[in-house]
Formats: sequence, C-alpha cells, structure tokens
Amino acid sequence: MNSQYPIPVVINGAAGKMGREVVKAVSQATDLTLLGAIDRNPEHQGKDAGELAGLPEPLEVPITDQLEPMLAMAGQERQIGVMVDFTHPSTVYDNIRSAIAYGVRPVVGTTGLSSTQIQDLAEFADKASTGCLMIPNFSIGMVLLQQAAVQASQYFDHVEIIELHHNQKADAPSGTALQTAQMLAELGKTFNPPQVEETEKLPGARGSVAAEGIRIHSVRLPGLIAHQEVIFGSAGQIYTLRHDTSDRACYMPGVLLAIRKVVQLKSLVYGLEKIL
Ligand SMILES: NC(=O)C1=CN([C@@H]2O[C@H](COP(=O)(O)OP(=O)(O)OC[C@H]3O[C@@H](n4cnc5c(N)ncnc54)[C@H](OP(=O)(O)O)[C@@H]3O)[C@@H](O)[C@H]2O)C=CC1
Ligand SMILES: O=C(O)C1=N[C@H](C(=O)O)C[C@H](O)C1
Repeated sequence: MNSQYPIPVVINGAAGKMGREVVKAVSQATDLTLLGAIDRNPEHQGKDAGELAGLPEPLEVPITDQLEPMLAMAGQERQIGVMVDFTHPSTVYDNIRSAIAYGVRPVVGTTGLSSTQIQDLAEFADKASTGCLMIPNFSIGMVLLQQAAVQASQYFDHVEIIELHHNQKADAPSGTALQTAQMLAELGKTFNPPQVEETEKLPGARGSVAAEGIRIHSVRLPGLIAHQEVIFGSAGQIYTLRHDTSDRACYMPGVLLAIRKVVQLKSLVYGLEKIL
C-alpha cells in the first residue's frame, strides 16, 4: 500500500457522542481523510457530518445509514480503509464482520461484546489476514491506571472495582472494568478470599464477580461521563486508583493512533496498551 495517500476513514455512529468527536479529530488530521459518516438516526440523514460535530465549516460528508456501500467504497481505495465503530453492543459484531469482509480494517471502541464474540471475530480477522483493533478504552490515563493496578495486585489479595458512567450507557459493566479485572486475574491468583459467610439481602448488593473473585460495581447517573476506581485493601490500609474523564476529547489521541496502526496489522489486537 502506498502511504503517500491519506487513510480513508469511515465512521460508524458518526452522529453519536463519540462519533462526533471522531469526525472532528479525523477531519483535522492531514494523513487521514473522512470518506464516510454512517449513522442510523433518521433525524440526521443527509446532514453534514462536520456541521453536526460542531465544526465551523461543512466537510461535505453527509450522514448516511448505508454502511455496506460505504465499506465497499472504502475497500476500493488506493490506501487501506478503516472503519471506526462507536455504535451499540447490538450491532457492532455484524459491523466488524462486514468491514473485514470488504477488506476494511475495524477500529472498535464500542463495548459490550461477549468473550465468545470477541474470540469469533479474532478467528475471522485471522483467516482474512486483516487487522482489527478492539479498544475498550482509548485514554492514556486508563492505560496508566491499569498498569498501576496490575503492579499493586501483586501485593494485595483484596480488590474491588467501581465504574461510574452517564446513564445513557447501554452495557454494564463497562468494557474497561471487565478488561481491568481480566488483567488482574491473569496474575494467576484468586482475590478476595471470603472472611465470613455473606448474605445479599438485595440481589446484586455486592456487585458481580468478573474473574478470580474480583467484583465490579456499576453506577449510572446523569452528570457523569466515565470514571473508574480500583480499590485495594489489606490490614490497616486502602490503596485507591481513580481515573476521571471530563471531556471525550481525551479518547482522540488513542483513536488516531489506532487508525494509523490498524492498517499495518494482520490480526485482531485487543487493548490500547498493545499499540503504544
Ligand atoms: N473505547 C472507548 O474509549 C469508548 C467507548 N465508548 C463506547 O462507544 C459506544 C458508543 O458510545 P457513545 O458515542 O457514547 O453512544 P451514543 O449513543 O452517543 O452513540 C451511538 C451511535 O450509534 C447509533 N446506534 C445505536 N444503536 C445502533 C444500532 N443498533 N445500529 C446502528 N447504530 C446504532 C446511535 O444512534 P441512535 O441515536 O439512533 O441510537 C448513535 O448515533 C458505546 O458502546 C460506549 O461504551 C464510549 C466512549 C469511549
Ligand atoms: O460508554 C462510555 O461512555 C464508555 N464506554 C467504555 C467502556 O465501556 O469501558 C469506555 C469508557 O469507559 C466510556
């Protein structure tokens, strides 16, 4: 592939909260070109993606709900095309398979896929020798939090995760909290050995166990964006790691990096930390 051409990018979910940020970020990057802006919302069909995202000038890229024709077009470009997906757990699996079928590289921010679906997509990408980046959290702060948590988990046997999000979020727990629990579980020990026999007077009061005894608690409230605490405890001490987002712009350096990296990959890679 010739890298003298900008990478054509199709954004799926372009009218959503994340999609609008990605429209702005991609349109401002000189090595990328916004080829298509997909969104199912009937209210936004035909609107200019740039104007919808709050840019002062139109980008002359209209919002359309036609994903497949747009992927077909991206698959015909001189440079490998990329589909960025920030949609919904109910549609992302099919979107990824379609993109790969058209030779377009998916960069997936949408969370809520099951581990079976992720495994299946990894096999599909592998067979097609097509790169796919699945990244539950694009912010550098979260990567650093997770690294610190992995380090701390060597010294603490008790840990719980609290994730807090806006109340428009479809999936619980968050993809990030699940990934964090998985990272700690990979250490090979079981956390939170029971100290007493517990009774939940209300089902779910103690959260849900993700892996190796690690519990995740999910909070949903208007006014929140995305936040996570990993709380370690041992006799006489508490060690708390916390990450807060105040603007979805925090994800954009990670999204742009992923777009540039995915065109070089031949299989599915999970997690921002793998491409830093
Ligand atoms: N990886 C990361 O760093 C981050 C990941 N996320 C994840 O990204 C995803 C999107 O988040 P966000 O932008 O906040 O969500 P929004 O609801 O704001 O945007 C989602 C967009 O996808 C559309 N959509 C919803 N359902 C479908 C469907 N079945 N088929 C096609 N399109 C659909 C929505 O349309 P409509 O308005 O009609 O519903 C909307 O335009 C979520 O899974 C979220 O968890 C979010 C932030 C960061
Ligand atoms: O829905 C969100 O907003 C977010 N979703 C991702 C997740 O589920 O981990 C990433 C971040 O927490 C924001």
